[in-house]
Amino acid sequence: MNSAGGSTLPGLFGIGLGLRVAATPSSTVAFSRPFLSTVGRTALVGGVTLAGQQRGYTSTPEGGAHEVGRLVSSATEKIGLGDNQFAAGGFQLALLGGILAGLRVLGSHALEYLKKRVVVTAEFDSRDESYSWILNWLSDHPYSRDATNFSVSTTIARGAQKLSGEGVGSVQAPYFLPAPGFHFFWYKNRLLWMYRERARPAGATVATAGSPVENITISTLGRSRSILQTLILEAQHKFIERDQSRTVIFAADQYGAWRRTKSRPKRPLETIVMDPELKSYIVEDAKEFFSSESWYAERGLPFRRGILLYGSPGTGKTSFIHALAGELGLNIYVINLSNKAISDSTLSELVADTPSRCLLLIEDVDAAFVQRDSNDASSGITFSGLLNSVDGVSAQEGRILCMTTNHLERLDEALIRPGRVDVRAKFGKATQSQAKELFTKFFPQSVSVSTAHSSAESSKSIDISADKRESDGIEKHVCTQYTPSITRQEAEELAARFAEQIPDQEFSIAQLQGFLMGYKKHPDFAVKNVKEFVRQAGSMEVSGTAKIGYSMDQDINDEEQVWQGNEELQKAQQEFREEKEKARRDSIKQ
Ligand SMILES: Nc1ncnc2c1ncn2[C@@H]1O[C@H](COP(=O)(O)OP(=O)(O)OP(=O)(O)O)[C@@H](O)[C@H]1O
Repeated sequence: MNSAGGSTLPGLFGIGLGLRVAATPSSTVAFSRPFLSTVGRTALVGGVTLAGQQRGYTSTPEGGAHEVGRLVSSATEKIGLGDNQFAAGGFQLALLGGILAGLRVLGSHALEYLKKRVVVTAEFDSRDESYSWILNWLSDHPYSRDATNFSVSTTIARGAQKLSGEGVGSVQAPYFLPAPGFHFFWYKNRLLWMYRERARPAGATVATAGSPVENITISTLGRSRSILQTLILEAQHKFIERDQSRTVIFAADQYGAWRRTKSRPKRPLETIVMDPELKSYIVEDAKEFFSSESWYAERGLPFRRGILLYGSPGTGKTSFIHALAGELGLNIYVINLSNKAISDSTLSELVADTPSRCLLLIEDVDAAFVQRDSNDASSGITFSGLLNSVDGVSAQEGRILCMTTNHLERLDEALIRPGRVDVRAKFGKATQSQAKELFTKFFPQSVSVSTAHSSAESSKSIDISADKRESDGIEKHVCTQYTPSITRQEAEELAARFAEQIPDQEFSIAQLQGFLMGYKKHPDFAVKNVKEFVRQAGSMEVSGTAKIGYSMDQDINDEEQVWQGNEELQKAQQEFREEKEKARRDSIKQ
Protein backbone atom coordinates (compact mmCIF):
# COMPACT_ATOMS: atom_id res chain seq x y z
CA MET A 1 0.00 0.00 0.00
CA ASN A 2 2.70 2.45 1.02
CA SER A 3 5.12 1.40 -1.62
CA ALA A 4 2.45 1.72 -4.24
CA GLY A 5 1.62 5.15 -2.96
CA GLY A 6 5.29 6.11 -3.01
CA SER A 7 5.62 5.13 -6.64
CA THR A 8 2.40 6.74 -7.68
CA LEU A 9 3.74 10.11 -6.60
CA PRO A 10 6.47 10.34 -9.26
CA GLY A 11 3.86 9.16 -11.75
CA LEU A 12 1.47 11.93 -10.78
CA PHE A 13 4.35 14.35 -10.72
CA GLY A 14 5.28 13.22 -14.22
CA ILE A 15 1.70 13.63 -15.43
CA GLY A 16 1.48 17.04 -13.81
CA LEU A 17 4.78 18.09 -15.28
CA GLY A 18 3.85 16.66 -18.67
CA LEU A 19 0.50 18.44 -18.72
CA ARG A 20 2.10 21.65 -17.60
CA VAL A 21 4.77 21.40 -20.32
CA ALA A 22 2.11 20.61 -22.87
CA ALA A 23 0.13 23.69 -21.87
CA THR A 24 3.15 25.98 -22.00
CA PRO A 25 3.50 28.16 -25.18
CA SER A 26 6.42 26.91 -27.25
CA SER A 27 8.08 30.32 -27.31
CA THR A 28 8.62 30.36 -23.58
CA VAL A 29 10.14 26.87 -23.23
CA ALA A 30 13.40 25.99 -24.79
CA PHE A 31 13.64 22.19 -24.26
CA SER A 32 14.07 20.22 -27.42
CA ARG A 33 12.16 17.02 -28.11
CA PRO A 34 15.28 14.87 -28.27
CA PHE A 35 16.28 16.35 -24.89
CA LEU A 36 12.98 15.40 -23.24
CA SER A 37 13.11 11.98 -24.80
CA THR A 38 16.60 11.50 -23.40
CA VAL A 39 15.45 12.61 -19.94
CA GLY A 40 12.58 10.16 -20.13
CA ARG A 41 14.76 7.27 -21.15
CA THR A 42 17.39 8.03 -18.56
CA ALA A 43 14.70 8.26 -15.87
CA LEU A 44 13.23 4.98 -17.01
CA VAL A 45 16.58 3.21 -17.10
CA GLY A 46 17.43 4.61 -13.67
CA GLY A 47 13.99 3.76 -12.35
CA VAL A 48 14.00 0.20 -13.60
CA THR A 49 17.57 -0.33 -12.38
CA LEU A 50 16.65 1.06 -9.00
CA ALA A 51 13.53 -1.07 -8.76
CA GLY A 52 15.62 -4.08 -9.74
CA GLN A 53 18.20 -3.30 -7.06
CA GLN A 54 15.53 -2.83 -4.41
CA ARG A 55 14.20 -6.27 -5.17
CA GLY A 56 17.75 -7.62 -4.99
CA TYR A 57 18.19 -8.42 -8.72
CA THR A 58 21.69 -7.99 -10.04
CA SER A 59 21.19 -8.17 -13.78
CA THR A 60 21.09 -4.85 -15.65
CA PRO A 61 17.73 -4.02 -17.11
CA GLU A 62 19.20 -1.45 -19.53
CA GLY A 63 18.30 -3.36 -22.69
CA GLY A 64 14.70 -3.77 -21.54
CA ALA A 65 14.58 -0.17 -20.47
CA HIS A 66 15.65 1.06 -23.88
CA GLU A 67 12.94 -1.10 -25.31
CA VAL A 68 10.40 0.48 -22.98
CA GLY A 69 11.77 3.92 -23.94
CA ARG A 70 11.16 3.12 -27.56
CA LEU A 71 7.64 2.00 -26.79
CA VAL A 72 7.02 5.25 -24.95
CA SER A 73 8.24 7.22 -27.96
CA SER A 74 6.09 5.25 -30.35
CA ALA A 75 3.07 5.66 -28.04
CA THR A 76 3.71 9.39 -28.11
CA GLU A 77 3.76 9.34 -31.88
CA LYS A 78 0.62 7.24 -32.04
CA ILE A 79 -1.54 9.52 -29.97
CA GLY A 80 -0.50 12.43 -32.14
CA LEU A 81 1.71 14.32 -29.76
CA GLY A 82 4.80 13.81 -31.89
CA ASP A 83 4.62 17.29 -33.33
CA ASN A 84 4.33 19.07 -30.06
CA GLN A 85 7.67 18.51 -28.42
CA PHE A 86 6.54 19.83 -25.03
CA ALA A 87 3.36 17.85 -24.88
CA ALA A 88 5.29 14.80 -26.02
CA GLY A 89 7.94 15.30 -23.37
CA GLY A 90 5.32 15.81 -20.66
CA PHE A 91 3.37 12.80 -21.77
CA GLN A 92 6.51 10.70 -21.74
CA LEU A 93 7.36 11.79 -18.20
CA ALA A 94 3.82 11.00 -17.08
CA LEU A 95 3.95 7.60 -18.74
CA LEU A 96 7.31 6.82 -17.20
CA GLY A 97 6.09 7.71 -13.72
CA GLY A 98 3.08 5.48 -14.22
CA ILE A 99 5.19 2.60 -15.51
CA LEU A 100 7.55 2.89 -12.53
CA ALA A 101 4.69 2.87 -10.07
CA GLY A 102 3.12 -0.08 -11.85
CA LEU A 103 6.36 -2.03 -11.82
CA ARG A 104 6.78 -1.55 -8.12
CA VAL A 105 3.25 -2.58 -7.22
CA LEU A 106 3.54 -5.51 -9.57
CA GLY A 107 6.84 -6.50 -7.95
CA SER A 108 5.46 -6.53 -4.43
CA HIS A 109 2.36 -8.43 -5.54
CA ALA A 110 4.51 -10.95 -7.34
CA LEU A 111 6.60 -11.41 -4.21
CA GLU A 112 3.50 -11.79 -2.06
CA TYR A 113 2.08 -14.32 -4.50
CA LEU A 114 5.33 -16.25 -4.49
CA LYS A 115 5.40 -16.23 -0.70
CA LYS A 116 1.88 -17.61 -0.56
CA ARG A 117 2.84 -20.43 -2.92
CA VAL A 118 5.80 -21.62 -0.87
CA VAL A 119 5.17 -20.48 2.74
CA VAL A 120 2.22 -21.24 5.00
CA THR A 121 1.57 -18.87 7.91
CA ALA A 122 -0.76 -18.77 10.94
CA GLU A 123 -1.37 -15.49 12.70
CA PHE A 124 -2.40 -14.97 16.34
CA ASP A 125 -3.65 -11.72 17.80
CA SER A 126 -3.40 -11.01 21.53
CA ARG A 127 -7.02 -9.85 21.56
CA ASP A 128 -8.12 -13.36 20.79
CA GLU A 129 -8.13 -16.36 23.11
CA SER A 130 -6.01 -18.41 20.71
CA TYR A 131 -3.09 -16.15 21.53
CA SER A 132 -3.01 -17.53 25.05
CA TRP A 133 -3.02 -21.09 23.76
CA ILE A 134 0.07 -20.32 21.73
CA LEU A 135 1.86 -18.53 24.56
CA ASN A 136 1.06 -21.39 26.91
CA TRP A 137 2.27 -23.89 24.32
CA LEU A 138 5.43 -21.90 23.61
CA SER A 139 6.24 -21.63 27.29
CA ASP A 140 6.42 -25.44 27.38
CA HIS A 141 8.39 -25.83 24.17
CA PRO A 142 12.08 -26.73 24.61
CA TYR A 143 13.00 -23.76 22.44
CA SER A 144 11.62 -21.34 25.07
CA ARG A 145 13.76 -22.99 27.71
CA ASP A 146 16.93 -22.59 25.64
CA ALA A 147 16.26 -19.34 23.78
CA THR A 148 18.94 -16.75 24.40
CA ASN A 149 16.54 -13.93 23.62
CA PHE A 150 13.55 -14.52 25.84
CA SER A 151 10.98 -12.61 27.83
CA VAL A 152 9.89 -13.45 31.34
CA SER A 153 6.35 -13.21 32.60
CA THR A 154 4.61 -14.31 35.78
CA THR A 155 1.30 -14.57 33.96
CA ILE A 156 0.21 -15.22 30.46
CA ALA A 157 -2.01 -12.22 30.30
CA ARG A 158 -2.82 -11.14 26.84
CA GLY A 159 -6.21 -10.29 25.48
CA ALA A 160 -8.94 -12.42 26.89
CA GLN A 161 -6.68 -14.63 28.90
CA LYS A 162 -4.69 -14.50 32.04
CA LEU A 163 -2.90 -17.51 33.39
CA SER A 164 -0.76 -17.56 36.44
CA GLY A 165 2.48 -19.43 36.53
CA GLU A 166 2.39 -22.61 38.56
CA GLY A 167 4.24 -21.12 41.48
CA VAL A 168 6.68 -22.55 43.93
CA GLY A 169 5.41 -22.11 47.44
CA SER A 170 4.44 -18.48 47.76
CA VAL A 171 6.65 -17.43 44.85
CA GLN A 172 5.14 -17.23 41.40
CA ALA A 173 7.03 -19.42 38.92
CA PRO A 174 7.72 -17.40 35.78
CA TYR A 175 6.93 -18.25 32.18
CA PHE A 176 9.84 -18.09 29.77
CA LEU A 177 8.79 -17.04 26.31
CA PRO A 178 10.60 -16.13 23.11
CA ALA A 179 11.13 -12.36 23.12
CA PRO A 180 9.67 -10.13 20.38
CA GLY A 181 11.48 -10.72 17.09
CA PHE A 182 12.30 -13.68 14.84
CA HIS A 183 12.77 -17.17 16.19
CA PHE A 184 13.40 -20.46 14.47
CA PHE A 185 12.50 -23.76 16.07
CA TRP A 186 11.70 -27.37 15.21
CA TYR A 187 8.33 -28.99 15.56
CA LYS A 188 7.69 -32.58 14.48
CA ASN A 189 10.88 -32.51 12.39
CA ARG A 190 9.82 -29.40 10.53
CA LEU A 191 11.55 -26.06 10.70
CA LEU A 192 9.17 -23.34 11.80
CA TRP A 193 9.82 -19.69 12.26
CA MET A 194 7.94 -17.32 14.41
CA TYR A 195 7.72 -13.57 14.49
CA ARG A 196 6.47 -11.92 17.65
CA GLU A 197 5.77 -8.20 17.66
CA ARG A 198 4.23 -5.66 19.99
CA ALA A 199 2.34 -2.55 18.98
CA ARG A 200 0.25 0.03 20.75
CA PRO A 201 -3.31 0.15 19.44
CA ALA A 202 -3.65 2.86 16.79
CA GLY A 203 -4.43 6.26 18.31
CA ALA A 204 -3.62 5.15 21.85
CA THR A 205 -1.40 7.30 24.00
CA VAL A 206 0.96 5.97 26.62
CA ALA A 207 -1.56 6.94 29.28
CA THR A 208 -4.58 5.36 27.66
CA ALA A 209 -3.14 2.41 25.81
CA GLY A 210 -3.05 -0.19 28.56
CA SER A 211 -1.21 -3.30 27.49
CA PRO A 212 0.13 -3.25 23.96
CA VAL A 213 -1.43 -5.44 21.34
CA GLU A 214 0.74 -8.36 20.37
CA ASN A 215 0.93 -10.39 17.27
CA ILE A 216 2.54 -13.74 16.59
CA THR A 217 2.94 -15.33 13.19
CA ILE A 218 4.21 -18.87 12.83
CA SER A 219 5.31 -19.97 9.37
CA THR A 220 6.83 -22.92 7.63
CA LEU A 221 7.80 -23.90 4.09
CA GLY A 222 5.24 -25.70 1.98
CA ARG A 223 1.64 -25.28 0.96
CA SER A 224 -0.08 -27.65 3.36
CA ARG A 225 -1.25 -26.07 6.58
CA SER A 226 -1.74 -29.36 8.38
CA ILE A 227 1.43 -29.00 10.46
CA LEU A 228 0.29 -25.61 11.74
CA GLN A 229 -3.20 -26.90 12.40
CA THR A 230 -1.76 -29.77 14.40
CA LEU A 231 0.28 -27.30 16.41
CA ILE A 232 -2.75 -25.09 17.07
CA LEU A 233 -4.96 -27.99 18.13
CA GLU A 234 -2.22 -29.28 20.39
CA ALA A 235 -1.87 -25.84 21.97
CA GLN A 236 -5.62 -25.57 22.47
CA HIS A 237 -5.82 -29.03 23.97
CA LYS A 238 -3.00 -28.28 26.38
CA PHE A 239 -4.68 -25.09 27.42
CA ILE A 240 -8.07 -26.70 27.99
CA GLU A 241 -6.48 -29.57 29.86
CA ARG A 242 -4.89 -27.12 32.19
CA ASP A 243 -8.28 -25.61 32.90
CA GLN A 244 -10.14 -28.85 33.31
CA SER A 245 -9.54 -29.10 37.01
CA ARG A 246 -10.14 -25.40 37.46
CA THR A 247 -12.96 -22.91 37.38
CA VAL A 248 -12.11 -19.94 35.22
CA ILE A 249 -13.45 -16.57 36.24
CA PHE A 250 -14.12 -13.81 33.76
CA ALA A 251 -14.92 -10.21 34.60
CA ALA A 252 -15.78 -7.19 32.53
CA ASP A 253 -12.87 -4.86 31.85
CA GLN A 254 -12.98 -1.09 31.51
CA TYR A 255 -13.90 -1.38 27.84
CA GLY A 256 -16.91 -3.53 28.61
CA ALA A 257 -15.36 -6.73 27.25
CA TRP A 258 -14.91 -10.04 29.07
CA ARG A 259 -11.44 -10.69 30.37
CA ARG A 260 -10.24 -13.84 32.01
CA THR A 261 -9.17 -12.73 35.47
CA LYS A 262 -8.18 -15.90 37.26
CA SER A 263 -8.69 -19.59 37.47
CA ARG A 264 -9.12 -21.53 40.68
CA PRO A 265 -9.04 -25.20 41.44
CA LYS A 266 -12.60 -26.50 41.35
CA ARG A 267 -14.18 -26.35 44.76
CA PRO A 268 -15.76 -29.66 45.69
CA LEU A 269 -19.42 -29.42 46.64
CA GLU A 270 -18.70 -31.45 49.74
CA THR A 271 -16.73 -28.55 51.18
CA ILE A 272 -19.90 -26.46 51.36
CA VAL A 273 -21.71 -26.72 54.63
CA MET A 274 -25.40 -26.22 54.01
CA ASP A 275 -28.75 -27.93 54.11
CA PRO A 276 -28.06 -31.10 52.09
CA GLU A 277 -31.52 -31.08 50.55
CA LEU A 278 -31.16 -27.54 49.32
CA LYS A 279 -27.71 -28.32 47.97
CA SER A 280 -28.81 -31.33 45.96
CA TYR A 281 -31.99 -29.57 44.81
CA ILE A 282 -30.04 -26.71 43.24
CA VAL A 283 -27.42 -29.00 41.71
CA GLU A 284 -29.99 -31.36 40.23
CA ASP A 285 -32.10 -28.49 38.99
CA ALA A 286 -29.10 -26.99 37.20
CA LYS A 287 -28.12 -30.33 35.67
CA GLU A 288 -31.65 -30.92 34.48
CA PHE A 289 -31.78 -27.44 33.02
CA PHE A 290 -28.74 -28.03 30.83
CA SER A 291 -30.16 -31.30 29.58
CA SER A 292 -33.54 -29.93 28.58
CA GLU A 293 -32.84 -27.44 25.84
CA SER A 294 -35.38 -29.04 23.49
CA TRP A 295 -38.02 -29.02 26.22
CA TYR A 296 -37.65 -25.24 26.47
CA ALA A 297 -37.61 -24.87 22.68
CA GLU A 298 -40.80 -26.92 22.24
CA ARG A 299 -42.66 -24.66 24.62
CA GLY A 300 -41.17 -21.47 23.25
CA LEU A 301 -39.56 -20.65 26.58
CA PRO A 302 -36.29 -18.80 26.78
CA PHE A 303 -33.61 -21.30 27.67
CA ARG A 304 -32.35 -19.59 30.81
CA ARG A 305 -32.44 -20.21 34.52
CA GLY A 306 -32.14 -17.76 37.38
CA ILE A 307 -31.07 -18.50 40.95
CA LEU A 308 -31.17 -16.03 43.79
CA LEU A 309 -29.05 -16.79 46.82
CA TYR A 310 -29.79 -14.65 49.81
CA GLY A 311 -28.76 -14.54 53.43
CA SER A 312 -26.36 -13.05 55.92
CA PRO A 313 -22.80 -12.25 54.96
CA GLY A 314 -20.35 -15.14 55.17
CA THR A 315 -22.94 -17.89 54.91
CA GLY A 316 -21.45 -19.41 51.77
CA LYS A 317 -23.42 -17.95 48.85
CA THR A 318 -20.39 -17.17 46.72
CA SER A 319 -18.61 -20.34 47.79
CA PHE A 320 -21.59 -22.42 46.75
CA ILE A 321 -21.70 -20.78 43.31
CA HIS A 322 -18.04 -21.67 42.79
CA ALA A 323 -18.68 -25.23 43.85
CA LEU A 324 -21.73 -25.43 41.59
CA ALA A 325 -19.70 -24.15 38.63
CA GLY A 326 -17.04 -26.75 39.37
CA GLU A 327 -19.60 -29.53 39.58
CA LEU A 328 -21.16 -28.57 36.25
CA GLY A 329 -17.82 -27.81 34.57
CA LEU A 330 -18.78 -24.22 33.89
CA ASN A 331 -16.87 -20.98 33.94
CA ILE A 332 -18.08 -17.99 35.90
CA TYR A 333 -18.73 -14.59 34.32
CA VAL A 334 -18.92 -11.95 37.01
CA ILE A 335 -20.67 -8.64 36.55
CA ASN A 336 -19.92 -5.99 39.09
CA LEU A 337 -22.81 -3.54 38.96
CA SER A 338 -20.81 -0.84 40.68
CA ASN A 339 -18.32 -0.80 37.80
CA LYS A 340 -18.83 2.71 36.51
CA ALA A 341 -17.44 1.81 33.10
CA ILE A 342 -20.45 -0.40 32.42
CA SER A 343 -23.50 1.26 30.93
CA ASP A 344 -26.82 -0.26 29.91
CA SER A 345 -25.58 -0.96 26.41
CA THR A 346 -22.25 -2.46 27.50
CA LEU A 347 -24.11 -4.60 30.01
CA SER A 348 -26.41 -6.02 27.40
CA GLU A 349 -23.45 -6.63 25.08
CA LEU A 350 -21.64 -8.40 27.91
CA VAL A 351 -24.60 -10.60 28.68
CA ALA A 352 -25.05 -11.36 25.00
CA ASP A 353 -21.36 -12.23 24.72
CA THR A 354 -21.35 -14.91 27.38
CA PRO A 355 -20.90 -18.43 26.09
CA SER A 356 -23.96 -20.62 25.87
CA ARG A 357 -22.98 -22.74 28.89
CA CYS A 358 -21.84 -20.65 31.81
CA LEU A 359 -22.74 -19.17 35.16
CA LEU A 360 -23.39 -15.47 35.02
CA LEU A 361 -22.89 -14.02 38.48
CA ILE A 362 -24.14 -10.70 39.81
CA GLU A 363 -23.08 -10.29 43.40
CA ASP A 364 -24.74 -8.02 45.95
CA VAL A 365 -27.42 -7.05 43.50
CA ASP A 366 -29.13 -4.97 46.20
CA ALA A 367 -26.14 -2.67 46.44
CA ALA A 368 -26.76 -1.14 43.04
CA PHE A 369 -30.55 -1.12 42.89
CA VAL A 370 -32.76 -0.84 45.84
CA GLN A 371 -36.00 0.08 44.20
CA ARG A 372 -37.26 0.18 40.68
CA ASP A 373 -37.05 3.98 40.46
CA SER A 374 -33.44 3.95 41.53
CA ASN A 375 -32.22 4.92 38.14
CA ASP A 376 -29.81 7.21 39.90
CA ALA A 377 -27.92 4.14 41.07
CA SER A 378 -24.26 4.57 41.82
CA SER A 379 -23.36 2.49 38.76
CA GLY A 380 -23.73 3.49 35.13
CA ILE A 381 -26.55 0.99 34.75
CA THR A 382 -30.23 1.73 35.15
CA PHE A 383 -32.69 -0.68 36.66
CA SER A 384 -34.55 -1.14 33.40
CA GLY A 385 -31.20 -1.61 31.66
CA LEU A 386 -30.43 -4.46 34.02
CA LEU A 387 -33.83 -6.10 33.48
CA ASN A 388 -33.45 -5.88 29.70
CA SER A 389 -29.96 -7.28 29.82
CA VAL A 390 -30.77 -10.34 31.85
CA ASP A 391 -33.74 -11.43 29.83
CA GLY A 392 -34.01 -9.12 26.84
CA VAL A 393 -34.02 -10.44 23.29
CA SER A 394 -30.25 -10.26 22.98
CA ALA A 395 -29.59 -12.11 26.25
CA GLN A 396 -27.64 -15.30 25.78
CA GLU A 397 -29.51 -18.60 26.00
CA GLY A 398 -28.28 -21.59 27.95
CA ARG A 399 -26.84 -19.78 30.89
CA ILE A 400 -27.68 -19.76 34.56
CA LEU A 401 -27.89 -16.36 36.14
CA CYS A 402 -26.92 -16.35 39.81
CA MET A 403 -27.58 -13.28 41.90
CA THR A 404 -26.61 -12.87 45.53
CA THR A 405 -27.87 -10.46 48.13
CA ASN A 406 -27.69 -9.94 51.86
CA HIS A 407 -31.05 -8.14 51.80
CA LEU A 408 -33.82 -9.92 49.98
CA GLU A 409 -36.36 -7.41 51.28
CA ARG A 410 -34.62 -4.57 49.50
CA LEU A 411 -34.96 -6.06 46.04
CA ASP A 412 -37.58 -4.91 43.62
CA GLU A 413 -40.14 -7.60 42.89
CA ALA A 414 -39.65 -7.11 39.16
CA LEU A 415 -36.06 -8.25 39.41
CA ILE A 416 -36.86 -11.47 41.19
CA ARG A 417 -40.16 -12.40 39.63
CA PRO A 418 -40.52 -15.97 38.33
CA GLY A 419 -38.90 -16.21 34.93
CA ARG A 420 -36.03 -14.05 36.03
CA VAL A 421 -35.46 -15.92 39.26
CA ASP A 422 -36.62 -19.53 39.23
CA VAL A 423 -35.00 -20.73 42.44
CA ARG A 424 -34.59 -18.80 45.66
CA ALA A 425 -32.15 -20.25 48.15
CA LYS A 426 -31.75 -18.99 51.67
CA PHE A 427 -28.35 -19.27 53.30
CA GLY A 428 -28.71 -19.02 57.05
CA LYS A 429 -26.29 -18.87 59.91
CA ALA A 430 -24.81 -22.09 61.15
CA THR A 431 -26.95 -24.57 62.99
CA GLN A 432 -25.25 -26.74 65.59
CA SER A 433 -25.16 -29.66 63.21
CA GLN A 434 -23.54 -27.46 60.56
CA ALA A 435 -20.97 -26.28 63.11
CA LYS A 436 -20.20 -29.94 63.76
CA GLU A 437 -19.94 -30.67 60.07
CA LEU A 438 -17.63 -27.71 59.57
CA PHE A 439 -15.37 -28.91 62.37
CA THR A 440 -15.17 -32.41 60.91
CA LYS A 441 -14.33 -31.05 57.48
CA PHE A 442 -11.79 -28.69 58.96
CA PHE A 443 -10.03 -31.44 60.88
CA PRO A 444 -10.38 -34.55 58.77
CA GLN A 445 -9.44 -37.65 60.67
CA SER A 446 -6.29 -38.34 58.72
CA VAL A 447 -4.73 -34.93 59.16
CA SER A 448 -1.71 -34.77 61.34
CA VAL A 449 -2.03 -32.51 64.30
CA SER A 450 0.33 -30.70 66.57
CA THR A 451 3.33 -31.05 64.26
CA ALA A 452 4.88 -28.02 65.86
CA HIS A 453 4.48 -29.48 69.29
CA SER A 454 6.84 -31.49 71.30
CA SER A 455 5.94 -35.12 71.53
CA ALA A 456 4.98 -34.88 75.15
CA GLU A 457 2.46 -32.10 74.71
CA SER A 458 1.02 -33.55 71.59
CA SER A 459 0.44 -36.95 72.90
CA LYS A 460 -1.01 -35.48 76.04
CA SER A 461 -3.33 -33.14 74.29
CA ILE A 462 -4.75 -35.84 72.06
CA ASP A 463 -4.56 -39.19 73.61
CA ILE A 464 -4.47 -41.59 70.75
CA SER A 465 -3.41 -45.07 71.44
CA ALA A 466 -2.46 -47.60 68.84
CA ASP A 467 -5.26 -49.83 70.09
CA LYS A 468 -7.78 -47.17 69.43
CA ARG A 469 -6.58 -46.69 65.90
CA GLU A 470 -6.68 -50.36 65.20
CA SER A 471 -10.07 -50.85 66.78
CA ASP A 472 -11.33 -48.14 64.48
CA GLY A 473 -10.13 -50.21 61.59
CA ILE A 474 -8.20 -47.31 60.14
CA GLU A 475 -4.50 -47.74 59.72
CA LYS A 476 -2.93 -44.33 59.96
CA HIS A 477 0.43 -43.53 58.49
CA VAL A 478 1.86 -41.83 61.50
CA CYS A 479 5.25 -40.59 60.35
CA THR A 480 6.70 -40.35 63.80
CA GLN A 481 5.32 -40.60 67.25
CA TYR A 482 5.29 -36.77 67.29
CA THR A 483 2.72 -36.37 64.57
CA PRO A 484 -0.32 -38.28 65.68
CA SER A 485 -3.53 -38.36 63.67
CA ILE A 486 -7.00 -38.34 65.04
CA THR A 487 -9.29 -41.17 64.33
CA ARG A 488 -12.75 -40.72 62.97
CA GLN A 489 -14.21 -41.37 66.37
CA GLU A 490 -11.98 -38.79 68.01
CA ALA A 491 -12.77 -36.25 65.35
CA GLU A 492 -16.47 -36.92 65.89
CA GLU A 493 -16.15 -36.49 69.60
CA LEU A 494 -14.24 -33.25 69.32
CA ALA A 495 -16.67 -31.98 66.71
CA ALA A 496 -19.64 -32.78 68.94
CA ARG A 497 -18.04 -30.99 71.87
CA PHE A 498 -17.26 -28.02 69.66
CA ALA A 499 -20.78 -27.81 68.22
CA GLU A 500 -22.63 -28.08 71.48
CA GLN A 501 -20.95 -24.86 72.61
CA ILE A 502 -22.02 -22.93 69.51
CA PRO A 503 -25.42 -21.30 69.86
CA ASP A 504 -27.77 -22.29 67.08
CA GLN A 505 -27.87 -19.90 64.09
CA GLU A 506 -25.90 -17.10 65.68
CA PHE A 507 -22.66 -17.35 63.81
CA SER A 508 -22.01 -17.51 60.12
CA ILE A 509 -19.85 -20.33 58.80
CA ALA A 510 -17.29 -17.68 57.85
CA GLN A 511 -17.06 -16.59 61.47
CA LEU A 512 -16.63 -20.12 62.73
CA GLN A 513 -14.13 -20.86 60.02
CA GLY A 514 -12.22 -17.71 61.02
CA PHE A 515 -12.06 -19.01 64.57
CA LEU A 516 -10.88 -22.48 63.52
CA MET A 517 -8.21 -20.99 61.30
CA GLY A 518 -6.37 -20.02 64.45
CA TYR A 519 -6.14 -23.68 65.41
CA LYS A 520 -5.19 -25.35 62.15
CA LYS A 521 -3.26 -28.06 63.88
CA HIS A 522 -4.92 -27.97 67.27
CA PRO A 523 -8.50 -29.22 67.18
CA ASP A 524 -8.31 -29.92 70.88
CA PHE A 525 -7.49 -26.31 71.66
CA ALA A 526 -10.20 -25.11 69.35
CA VAL A 527 -12.68 -27.08 71.45
CA LYS A 528 -11.14 -25.79 74.62
CA ASN A 529 -11.37 -22.16 73.61
CA VAL A 530 -14.62 -22.04 71.71
CA LYS A 531 -16.62 -21.12 74.80
CA GLU A 532 -14.56 -18.01 75.30
CA PHE A 533 -14.91 -17.15 71.63
CA VAL A 534 -18.68 -17.37 71.86
CA ARG A 535 -18.78 -15.32 75.04
CA GLN A 536 -16.61 -12.55 73.64
CA ALA A 537 -18.01 -12.53 70.12
CA GLY A 538 -21.51 -12.48 71.54
CA SER A 539 -20.75 -9.33 73.44
CA MET A 540 -19.55 -7.49 70.38
CA GLU A 541 -21.50 -6.21 67.47
CA VAL A 542 -20.73 -8.80 64.85
CA SER A 543 -21.85 -7.95 61.39
CA GLY A 544 -20.61 -8.00 57.81
CA THR A 545 -17.81 -10.28 56.85
CA ALA A 546 -15.42 -8.78 59.34
CA LYS A 547 -12.69 -11.28 59.94
CA ILE A 548 -11.87 -11.84 63.55
CA GLY A 549 -8.29 -12.86 64.02
CA TYR A 550 -8.52 -15.60 66.57
CA SER A 551 -5.06 -16.87 66.19
CA MET A 552 -2.92 -18.96 68.36
CA ASP A 553 0.81 -18.71 68.30
CA GLN A 554 2.00 -21.82 66.48
CA ASP A 555 5.17 -21.96 68.50
CA ILE A 556 3.46 -22.24 71.85
CA ASN A 557 4.08 -25.73 73.05
CA ASP A 558 3.20 -25.27 76.62
CA GLU A 559 0.13 -27.05 77.87
CA GLU A 560 -0.66 -23.89 79.73
CA GLN A 561 -1.17 -22.04 76.50
CA VAL A 562 -4.04 -19.62 76.51
CA TRP A 563 -6.38 -18.42 73.90
CA GLN A 564 -5.06 -15.23 72.37
CA GLY A 565 -8.51 -13.95 71.65
CA ASN A 566 -8.77 -11.06 74.07
CA GLU A 567 -6.17 -8.80 72.56
CA GLU A 568 -6.93 -9.93 69.05
CA LEU A 569 -10.59 -9.40 69.59
CA GLN A 570 -10.13 -5.82 70.73
CA LYS A 571 -7.97 -5.14 67.71
CA ALA A 572 -10.52 -6.73 65.41
CA GLN A 573 -13.30 -4.73 67.02
CA GLN A 574 -11.39 -1.54 66.47
CA GLU A 575 -10.62 -2.42 62.82
CA PHE A 576 -14.20 -3.35 62.25
CA ARG A 577 -15.46 -0.03 63.59
CA GLU A 578 -12.97 1.82 61.40
CA GLU A 579 -13.99 -0.17 58.35
CA LYS A 580 -17.64 0.52 59.00
CA GLU A 581 -16.99 4.22 59.43
CA LYS A 582 -15.01 4.30 56.19
CA ALA A 583 -17.78 2.50 54.32
CA ARG A 584 -20.29 5.00 55.72
CA ARG A 585 -18.16 7.97 54.62
CA ASP A 586 -17.67 6.42 51.15
CA SER A 587 -21.37 5.88 50.69
CA ILE A 588 -22.05 9.53 51.64
CA LYS A 589 -19.44 10.69 49.10
CA GLN A 590 -21.06 8.64 46.35
N1 LIG B 1 -21.67 -22.68 54.01
C1 LIG B 1 -20.34 -22.63 53.91
N2 LIG B 1 -19.63 -23.73 53.66
C2 LIG B 1 -18.31 -23.69 53.54
N3 LIG B 1 -17.58 -22.57 53.69
C3 LIG B 1 -18.24 -21.43 53.94
C4 LIG B 1 -19.64 -21.41 54.06
N4 LIG B 1 -20.01 -20.15 54.34
C5 LIG B 1 -18.91 -19.42 54.36
N5 LIG B 1 -17.83 -20.18 54.13
C6 LIG B 1 -16.46 -19.71 54.09
O1 LIG B 1 -16.46 -18.35 54.49
C7 LIG B 1 -15.83 -17.49 53.58
C8 LIG B 1 -16.82 -16.49 53.01
O2 LIG B 1 -17.85 -17.17 52.35
P1 LIG B 1 -18.67 -16.60 51.13
O3 LIG B 1 -17.94 -15.48 50.49
O4 LIG B 1 -19.05 -17.73 50.27
O5 LIG B 1 -19.92 -16.03 51.84
P2 LIG B 1 -21.08 -15.13 51.23
O6 LIG B 1 -22.36 -15.62 51.81
O7 LIG B 1 -20.98 -15.08 49.77
O8 LIG B 1 -20.70 -13.73 51.87
P3 LIG B 1 -21.11 -12.25 51.36
O9 LIG B 1 -22.57 -12.16 51.39
O10 LIG B 1 -20.45 -11.37 52.35
O11 LIG B 1 -20.54 -12.14 49.99
C9 LIG B 1 -15.22 -18.40 52.55
O12 LIG B 1 -13.86 -18.60 52.88
C10 LIG B 1 -15.95 -19.71 52.66
O13 LIG B 1 -15.07 -20.78 52.44
